[in-house]
Amino acid sequence: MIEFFEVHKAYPVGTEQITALQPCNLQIPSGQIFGLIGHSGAGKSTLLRLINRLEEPSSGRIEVAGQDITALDAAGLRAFRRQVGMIFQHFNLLSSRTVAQNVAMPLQLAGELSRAAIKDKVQQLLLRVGLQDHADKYPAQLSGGQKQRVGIARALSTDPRILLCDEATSALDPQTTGQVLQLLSEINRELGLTLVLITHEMDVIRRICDQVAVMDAGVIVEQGPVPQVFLHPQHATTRRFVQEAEQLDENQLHQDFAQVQGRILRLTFQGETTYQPLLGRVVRETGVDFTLLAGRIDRIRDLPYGQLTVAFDGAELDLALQRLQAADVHVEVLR
Ligand SMILES: Nc1ncnc2c1ncn2[C@@H]1O[C@H](COP(=O)(O)OP(=O)(O)OP(=O)(O)O)[C@@H](O)[C@H]1O
Repeated sequence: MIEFFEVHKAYPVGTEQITALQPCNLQIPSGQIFGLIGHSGAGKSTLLRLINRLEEPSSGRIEVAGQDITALDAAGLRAFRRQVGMIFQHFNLLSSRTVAQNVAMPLQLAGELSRAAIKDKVQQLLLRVGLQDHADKYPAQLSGGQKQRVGIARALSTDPRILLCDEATSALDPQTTGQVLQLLSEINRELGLTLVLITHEMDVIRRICDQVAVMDAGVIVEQGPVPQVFLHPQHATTRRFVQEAEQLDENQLHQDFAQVQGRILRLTFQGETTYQPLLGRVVRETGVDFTLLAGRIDRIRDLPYGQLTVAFDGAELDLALQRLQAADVHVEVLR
């Protein structure tokens, strides 16, 4: 568990203090993928870099696995940082070193393993990230996705318990993003690592995170399990991120509302109900008519979901809503 207790961070700029993180309490459970989303300047990087003390808090306490990391001396901090790997948007590889040499570097710095043991370990790490055939290439000879795989192998070299991912897929195209997210998801599952990742795309959160915190101007404005936050966003900032991800044009949708009669509903199906013919059954049994205004069926990590905006019309409207709710469909009345 990573825990923040009233952690506050301000940067001195000239004679002023710029607050990047308002006093913040946060719990990140072990073994989860925890996403931090927010617009530029919201304070995401600051929060992430406080976890391995690349930034020092101005006040407050941070505990990792029950240990107060804000109280560590230099030797304690060095030992702690080996438990925390980090990957970066622009990969931060050394261009003059080969793939294998980049991955070996943290192990050489730690000075605990023999040359032969380091070579073995680097081979295993390259196999894990699918780069076993690229060990002797230089970063300039690799694609963006391959460079990030080197970054991931290097971050895993000290067997960390936590992996911090700072916009790890922001420089990659959509297909490569998918492959890197898949790799991070496998690492989380197979090695049991806690991942904390920063993104400004709700789609990244939807695909791999268990929990999400939404940041705005140094404040966590909404937080919770991804299905809850993604399907029922409460804060205006969260709603904007979700609309972007769903490519929903709210203004267009409201113009569409004016064209239809009856009650307008947002129906949310989760898990098994996504694949059941519930809507058809309820419409048949109650005789209501419906018009489909918007909809999407997709997955939140492994959880299938469907969200439909529909207009229902007819005498048995209330009965239809009751039947849907009884079948575990979340019904939100929009008009
Ligand atoms: N070293 C610094 N000195 C002064 N101000 C800083 C420093 N680092 C960050 N800030 C300020 O703190 C605030 C939060 O910055 P931070 O980088 O944490 O946001 P972010 O959400 O990660 O943004 P981005 O997505 O653009 O990286 C911003 O107003 C930023 O200008």
